[in-house]
Amino acid sequence: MSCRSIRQAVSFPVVSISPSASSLISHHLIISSFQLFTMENSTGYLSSDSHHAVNLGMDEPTGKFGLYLMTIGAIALVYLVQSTLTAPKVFKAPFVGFRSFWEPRFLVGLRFSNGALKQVTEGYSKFKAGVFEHGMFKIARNDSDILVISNKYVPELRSLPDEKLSAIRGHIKNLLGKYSTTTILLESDLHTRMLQTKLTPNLGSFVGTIESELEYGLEVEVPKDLQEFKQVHIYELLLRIVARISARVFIGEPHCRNEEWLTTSIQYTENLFTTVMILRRLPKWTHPFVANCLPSYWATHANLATAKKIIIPIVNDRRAKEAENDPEYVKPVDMLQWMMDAADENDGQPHKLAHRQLLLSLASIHTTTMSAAHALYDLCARPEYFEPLREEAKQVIAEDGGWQKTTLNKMRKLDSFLKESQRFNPPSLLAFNRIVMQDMTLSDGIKLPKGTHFAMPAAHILQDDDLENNASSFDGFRYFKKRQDPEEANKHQFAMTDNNSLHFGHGKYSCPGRFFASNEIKMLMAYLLTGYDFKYPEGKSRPVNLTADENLYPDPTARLMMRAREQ
Ligand code: HEM
Repeated sequence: MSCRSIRQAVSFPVVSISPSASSLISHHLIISSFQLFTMENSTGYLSSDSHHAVNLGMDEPTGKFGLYLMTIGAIALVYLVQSTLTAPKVFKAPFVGFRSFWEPRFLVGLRFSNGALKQVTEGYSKFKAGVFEHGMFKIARNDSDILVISNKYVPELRSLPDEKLSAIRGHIKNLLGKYSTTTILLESDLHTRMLQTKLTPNLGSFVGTIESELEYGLEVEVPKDLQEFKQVHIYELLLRIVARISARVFIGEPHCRNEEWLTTSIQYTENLFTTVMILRRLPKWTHPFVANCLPSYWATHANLATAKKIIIPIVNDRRAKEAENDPEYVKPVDMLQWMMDAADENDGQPHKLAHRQLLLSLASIHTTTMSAAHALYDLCARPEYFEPLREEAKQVIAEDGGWQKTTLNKMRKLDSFLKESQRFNPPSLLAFNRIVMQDMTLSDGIKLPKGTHFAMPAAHILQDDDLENNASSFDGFRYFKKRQDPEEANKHQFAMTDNNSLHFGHGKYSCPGRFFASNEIKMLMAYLLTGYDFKYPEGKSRPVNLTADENLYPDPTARLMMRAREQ
């Protein structure tokens, strides 16, 4: 038995008893032991008056000592029983990352913060080599243990409802809920529903909207004097343009041009993640104290206050106009209006709608920017892809006579490049984060207790040579080639998910904004590729990705050389 499994074997109280019942029992035990102590004391059993001492067959001092011992023993027993009965059931799996049996868990968690890749790789290779029973292993993140399970379970788990297996609680737990203002997600799935039922089915009619905001964004954000190559802070540039497009689709014109909204919607995510990443490195009991000392924590709340200041008047104004029944009034077509129309009394409160707008920004702006930045970094590292992608973009736009609903679907090479770039630079090493809400039994008989937090090693799965040919080499047209087969023509798309492609999740709770993200990134890339040349500054190459826990980021400080192309 390995050290790790020994560590596990000693920590599994699996008695099933409800916490309320067990605490009642232990409460009685504690009271009884204190009653014993006080009753005895009142009747003089432990009194210093030796005449009242009951003869227990010992000398008087020994008798007192014995009673002390019994009392302490009773209390210890009570605590033992209580902790045994109330401790949550835990699934037994070996941990990765420990250097020795004696290493404190906290240190392993700290190492995960900066070296998650090493630990997940260790787990995945041992799992593949059959070292781990069940092929499951645990990550010791400092805020929580995460059970890493195989993607072979995706088919049986992907459609389970939130009451059984909760994706949203997984997000909230990862974001340390109350310290990141995200517990509102538990109130309803309003914004997710609107993305699924309104935005995604209407994406075709948003092509023009995205195009116009993209053109405006490029005009405002891209430096003017680009006849010669000039160094640009590319991440910042992409971030501002993506924030503008998102704002246009989320809150419409003219508010999407409000500079205060743009900076708030960008900074909210940055402040929130700074807070979460600092707190996750520390034990849970420190969070309430430390959070209050973090400027980023207060900045998140300040962002929320600003969002409310901006969005509440918009909601009130729209409602007032609607109430006037003016036949001239045309309802805006954007996420805010869809949410206003579909919300119940609670969700429809203007401050809650404002809060959800920030959550939409959190889910969409940096994720989309990171994908686009990775793709540009990969392109500059492999410049041979520039021309074929440019050619494709020019050809399909010409074919369609401008940007039409169908244009984006025709950009198969670009789609393939984005998917391959994501395969190499995923947003996270672990996807399909779920919290088990009721004890469950998997199809092979493995029992996962309520409360288990599990995830799947999404990055390693897609980079596994056994699952994908030449997985370790970058092939920008890997998926384009697969789609040449008529039977595969509509598969392998960037926004599509399957049992192996989990970077947007998969199934009932997969990312509801991924089709919008895909359109946005493709249009942005097509504009950048046809309008500009890019390369690394002299002596520079692709910046190494950064990690924080399981998350991966493109280096936001990297610079690219950018030059306007002659049209
Ligand atoms: C390349 C960009 C993006 C990536 C990589 C990404 C990835 C993900 C992933 C992995 C999940 C969790 C799925 C699961 O639990 O199985 C998720 C959830 C979600 N995503 Fe995305 N996403 C992206 C863009 C967007 C955009 C543009 C939007 C909005 C328009 C969006 C809205 C959401 C929402 C609402 C959720 C559910 C969680 C929540 O309520 O906050 N995402 N996304």
